[in-house]
Amino acid sequence: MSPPQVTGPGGPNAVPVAGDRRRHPAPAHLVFFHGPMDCGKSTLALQVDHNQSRQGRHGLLLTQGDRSAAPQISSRVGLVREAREFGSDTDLRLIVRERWAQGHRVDYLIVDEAQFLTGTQVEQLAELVDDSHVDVYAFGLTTDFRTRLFTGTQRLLELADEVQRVQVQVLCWCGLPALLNGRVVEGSLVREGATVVVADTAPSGAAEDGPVHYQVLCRRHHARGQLGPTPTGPGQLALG
Ligand SMILES: Nc1ncnc2c1ncn2[C@@H]1O[C@H](COP(=O)(O)OP(=O)(O)O)[C@@H](O)[C@H]1O
Ligand SMILES: Cc1cn([C@H]2C[C@H](O)[C@@H](COP(=O)(O)O)O2)c(=O)[nH]c1=O
Repeated sequence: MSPPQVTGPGGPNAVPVAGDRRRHPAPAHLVFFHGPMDCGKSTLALQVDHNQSRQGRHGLLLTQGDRSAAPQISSRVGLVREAREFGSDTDLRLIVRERWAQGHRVDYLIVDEAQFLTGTQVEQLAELVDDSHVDVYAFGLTTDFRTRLFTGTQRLLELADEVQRVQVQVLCWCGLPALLNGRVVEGSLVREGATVVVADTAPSGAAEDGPVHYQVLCRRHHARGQLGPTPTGPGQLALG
């Protein structure tokens, strides 16, 4: 079955019939910002949205699995914006089509937690850029707790017009830049488990938070499983 088309006339993003503009519209872009946890990706996502909407452009905010467990993009700086939640089987082109059907423009998409996208969804985003002139700004983790690229991240690195590592450095407990995410379960770094486990970088201590959190680490301390003098436990790699 061929995928639903979002191209062609009729959508509010259709390029006006005006001389050569139909054949040579200003190109839209797929831009991917990536980094470890806590480096400011969600903050940047909301800043980009703010700056785009200030220009009178119409955006849609999309996310899945925000730490807040609510349909929103939330930054640790305190900014929060409502967002549309989607799942791994959502066709992102249909979300845009729905907005069109309601008579709204969609000039750009902000996609947070983009590491969780499927490869197909990244291809759908690329199609929205190329065929429907929707700018896409995606924000996501570079690597998972095993130091491997997430599926969505890999496809974005392959397809994006522009890729930027987020410039804000997060630091390992030793003071070196922390580019890797460690998953900590009951005080120890683990290397086995499901790829997706939504949790924060800091254990709040609340019982309902469960025993999992993440800690950003430099390469050496991730490899050694050393969590440093944190109040989170013995700082050992869990064996077996
Ligand atoms: N109280 C604070 N004052 C200033 N900056 C803060 C504060 N709390 C968090 N931040 C900044 O917010 C960043 C985390 O932003 P966030 O958008 O939540 O990250 P990400 O989405 O990458 O996990 C931290 O690296 C830090 O720079
Ligand atoms: C490393 C890693 C992270 N996650 C989850 C944990 C958080 O809920 C999000 C990342 O949030 P942030 O906005 O970048 O702080 O991803 C995961 O599911 N699996 C992992 O390996």
